Amino acid sequence: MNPSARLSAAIEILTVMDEQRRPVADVLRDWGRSHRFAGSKDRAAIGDLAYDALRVHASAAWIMGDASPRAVLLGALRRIRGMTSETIAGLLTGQDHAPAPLTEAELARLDTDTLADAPDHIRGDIPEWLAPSFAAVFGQDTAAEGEALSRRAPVDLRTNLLKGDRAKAERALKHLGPEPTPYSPWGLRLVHSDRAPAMAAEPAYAKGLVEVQDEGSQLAALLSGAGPGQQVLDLCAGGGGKTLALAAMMENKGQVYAADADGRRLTPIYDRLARADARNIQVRAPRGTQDVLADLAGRCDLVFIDAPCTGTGTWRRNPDAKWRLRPGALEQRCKAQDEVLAAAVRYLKPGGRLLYATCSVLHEENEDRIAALLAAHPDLLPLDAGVMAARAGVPQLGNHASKSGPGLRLTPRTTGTDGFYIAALTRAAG
Ligand SMILES: C[S@@+](CC[C@H](N)C(=O)[O-])C[C@H]1O[C@@H](n2cnc3c(N)ncnc32)[C@H](O)[C@@H]1O
Repeated sequence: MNPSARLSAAIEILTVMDEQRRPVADVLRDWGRSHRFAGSKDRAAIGDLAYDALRVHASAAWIMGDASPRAVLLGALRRIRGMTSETIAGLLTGQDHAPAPLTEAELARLDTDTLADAPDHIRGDIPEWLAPSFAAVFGQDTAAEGEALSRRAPVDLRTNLLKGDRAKAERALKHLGPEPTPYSPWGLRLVHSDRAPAMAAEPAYAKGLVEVQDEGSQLAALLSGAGPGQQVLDLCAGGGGKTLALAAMMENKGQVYAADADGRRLTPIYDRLARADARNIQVRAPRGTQDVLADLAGRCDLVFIDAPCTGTGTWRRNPDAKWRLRPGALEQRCKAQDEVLAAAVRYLKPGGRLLYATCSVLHEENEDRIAALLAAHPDLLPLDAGVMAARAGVPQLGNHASKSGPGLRLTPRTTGTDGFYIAALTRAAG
């Protein structure tokens, strides 16, 4: 397929998505199945176009004065890919499966390309209902923060120290041009201009020397202060991304208990821990009504909570999610966060640490939840963000301390990571 035909296919996919209100990934999969002539490169390129359109849906529609799939895609070519109106016009020939030629009005809109009068949520491609929440966190930087969340993310890798150091991983992946990440001592970043490399095919990945993990996730583990010999409960372990980082920090000494309310989410963990050579992880999957964590009450040095959240910090990787998110989901997540925090306290030993992390940037899911927990538990004390960062060997992260409570906030704009909130609390020694 030529670039023009790919553009037509992307317009078709966004049209189906709008009409059927389905996630883009589902529509792309079905499109691939019903267009067998399209090769993997075609499908990947069409997917990139559709995702780019979703990244900047609101601002692209604004500059085009039209929110139709065609208009949004044209606006995205301008805004994300920096194409001139001339280049875009060259794609829209109206022949051989190419979209119909640009109208005079479209041409004029592409040439003007202005967001000068647009409100912050349009300039930042933030859903309108979330604009007040973003403004509460970011104030005059709201549009810039939203814009950074709309751009493509690099691929970040975490070196698994159980298998080798970062220099070894860097050598093994030299052909991909890895750069050390700015904060995480284990991180390597692959800045890809086109398609992300297929990591599963890399021997360094297959042998467990590296894991794919955003630097923000790595920092959540690093800031927990996990160390050799500790008893650590990873209460929302899911697929085990943070569990593996914690096990490596502990040099396979002590114990990590990996739990999750949804046993199915834990399934990938078994293969991953074998590949990583992590030997101090016990998976505690739910078993009906049985309390599988009862023996850990009052015993843990660290309870790590990678809480369920709206994922507003991961919009770079999942641009469809931001437009699908509904106010009810935010309320549900806040409730789930309160529940998991309340449950976590029981496992802390006196002097133990609770680490709370979300990949959301909103106060509602972060500072507000910690404030509610502290109000209910006078025996919990917040750890100063600067102290937390300095103790973890990343004092520069202290600059990102929250201005509205304990903890710190990472964002693509300020730290080049996914958006994260990370806070630590200590249980009084008793
Ligand atoms: C952000 S995900 C975890 C991701 C995982 N830690 C990782 O690094 O790959 C949040 C997880 O919390 C789990 N969860 C939700 N409510 C919970 C609860 N009350 N107790 C324990 N786990 C819960 C969800 O099933 C989900 O797997």
